[in-house]
Amino acid sequence: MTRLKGDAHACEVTMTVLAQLDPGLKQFFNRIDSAPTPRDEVLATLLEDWKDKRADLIAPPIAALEPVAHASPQAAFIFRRAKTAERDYVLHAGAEAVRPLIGEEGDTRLLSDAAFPRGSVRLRMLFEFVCRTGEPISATFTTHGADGGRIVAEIVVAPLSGDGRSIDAVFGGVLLRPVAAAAAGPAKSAAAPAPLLFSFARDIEFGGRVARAMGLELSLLEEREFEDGEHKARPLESVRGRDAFVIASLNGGGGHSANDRLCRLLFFIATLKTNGAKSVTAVTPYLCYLRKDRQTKSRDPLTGRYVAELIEAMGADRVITIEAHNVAAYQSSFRIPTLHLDAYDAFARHTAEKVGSAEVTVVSPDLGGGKRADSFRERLEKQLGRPVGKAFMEKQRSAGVVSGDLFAGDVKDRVAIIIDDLISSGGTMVRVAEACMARGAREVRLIATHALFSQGAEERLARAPIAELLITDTVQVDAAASPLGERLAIVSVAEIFSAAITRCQAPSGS
Ligand SMILES: O=P(O)(O)OC[C@H]1O[C@@H](O)[C@H](O)[C@@H]1O
Repeated sequence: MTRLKGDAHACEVTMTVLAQLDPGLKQFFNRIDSAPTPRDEVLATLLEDWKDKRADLIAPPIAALEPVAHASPQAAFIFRRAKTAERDYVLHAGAEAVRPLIGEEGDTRLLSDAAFPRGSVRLRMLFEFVCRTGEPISATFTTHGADGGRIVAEIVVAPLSGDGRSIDAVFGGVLLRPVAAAAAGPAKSAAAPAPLLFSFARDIEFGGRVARAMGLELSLLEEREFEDGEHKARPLESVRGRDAFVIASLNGGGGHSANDRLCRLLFFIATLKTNGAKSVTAVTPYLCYLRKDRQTKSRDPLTGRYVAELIEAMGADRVITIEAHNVAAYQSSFRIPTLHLDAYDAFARHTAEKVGSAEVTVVSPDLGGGKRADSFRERLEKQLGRPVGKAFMEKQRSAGVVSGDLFAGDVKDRVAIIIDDLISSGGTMVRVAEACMARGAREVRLIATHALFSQGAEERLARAPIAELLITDTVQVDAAASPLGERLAIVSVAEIFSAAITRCQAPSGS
C-alpha cells in the first residue's frame, strides 16, 4: 500500500470532502466535519436541540434557541450577522462560552474586535461556512488557554434565522479540553520565543507536518484573491521582533503557476519585514527555476540566480531547500545564508528494506547527477553494510529532445536504482529504466525528491518497466489517484525540514 512514511501525525488532519473544496480552511483546523456527530454529550445535546427546533424550517429562529443558550452558559453561544460590517458577527448570547477562545469583546462587540484574533478568525470562518451552506458543521483545533497551556477546542456551529427567510445568525457549542503536557511539544523558554511558521493554503499539509514535528502550530495568515488575478497575504498576528519561517513549495499546479507561487512568497517575505519581523527565512521544499543554472545557448538567462536576487531583495535573511538541481549553483546564487538538505538517509532506509540481499547498482541518469547518485550510494552502502555499484547514462537535451546512448557500469542481474532530483515529464527516468532492463537488470527502482509530474508523466511512468517509484512530499501528489498504484511510495521530508528550522534557532545557528 502507498503510505506516507515518517509522519506519525499525518492522520490527525482529517477533512471531509466539503472542507477539501475550501483549502483556506485547512490551515485553521485539525478537523472539520460537515456532518457533525459530536461524541461529547454537551455538544451532542446542543445539536439535538437545534435539530428539534429546525423541524422543516430553513433554520430555526434565534428566539427558539435563546433559552438553550442561557441554560448552558459555559458551552452554548449565539452570534448575529453584523449590520454595520460585512462578514462580521455580534455576540448575542454565550460570552462565557466563547471567552476562552476570543478573549474579551471590544466596545463594538464585533467578533473582529475581540481580544484574541486567532480565535475570532476561526469562529468567523466557521460562521461564514454555515451561513453559506445553511448546514451545521463541527471543527476541532489546538490552541493556547489563558494559562499558556495547550487546549483542544471542539466546536459545533449551526444556522439560525431572524426572519425565517435568510440565515443571519448562528448557534453553537464549544468544548475545551487541556492537552496532556507530554503531547504539548518542547517547552518554550521565555528567552527564545518559538519561531513563527507560516504556510500558504496550498502548502498547508506540508507546513502542518513541519509544525507538528516541531510541536508548534502554524501561525495564521489571511490570503485574498482578487478578480484580476492579483492577491494579498497578511499575517494575522504580530510578527514584530520574531523569527519567521515561510514554508512555500514553488512548483506549478493546482491552479497556481510557479510564477504565482514565487510572487506570493516574495510579497509575503517583504510583508513580514515591513511589519518588523526580526528575521525571515524562505523555506522552499521545491525552489523553482534552478534548472537554468548556466548558459547553454547564446544569451541564455540564469533564472536560478535571478530568483535568488528577488528573494534577497525582499529582505529574506536565509533560505532552506532540499535537493537543488545543482547544489553549487544554488549556494553561490545567494549572498544570504543557505541551507541545503537531502533525503538520502530516508531513501537508503526505504531501499534497504526493499532490496534484501540482492546486488545493487545506483544509476545516475546523466553526468550532471553523478555527485548526487554517489552521495546516495554511500548512504545505501552504509545502510546495507555491503558494496553498491555505480553506473550512469549519457544525456543531452536540445530543444526538448533527449539523446545519448552511452551507458557506463554494470546492472546485469542486479537491482538498478536510478536517482534524480526531480521528475517532470518522466522521459528521463523512463529512458534510463528501459536502458537498464535492456542491459539485463533484474529490477529497476526509481527515486526522485521532487515529483513535479507534468501532464501525462505518471501514466508514462506507470507503463515503464519499474518495480517502484519513491518520491517525497515536497510537492503534493494525489497518491490514491495515481496510475502507479502500489508502485508509488512517498517518504515525508517534513521532519528533515523541522530539524533544519530548529538548527537555525539554536544560539549558534545561521
Ligand atoms: O525528463 P523529465 O522528467 O521531463 O525532467 C527531469 C530531468 O530534467 C533535469 O533537469 C532533471 O535533473 C531531471 O534529470
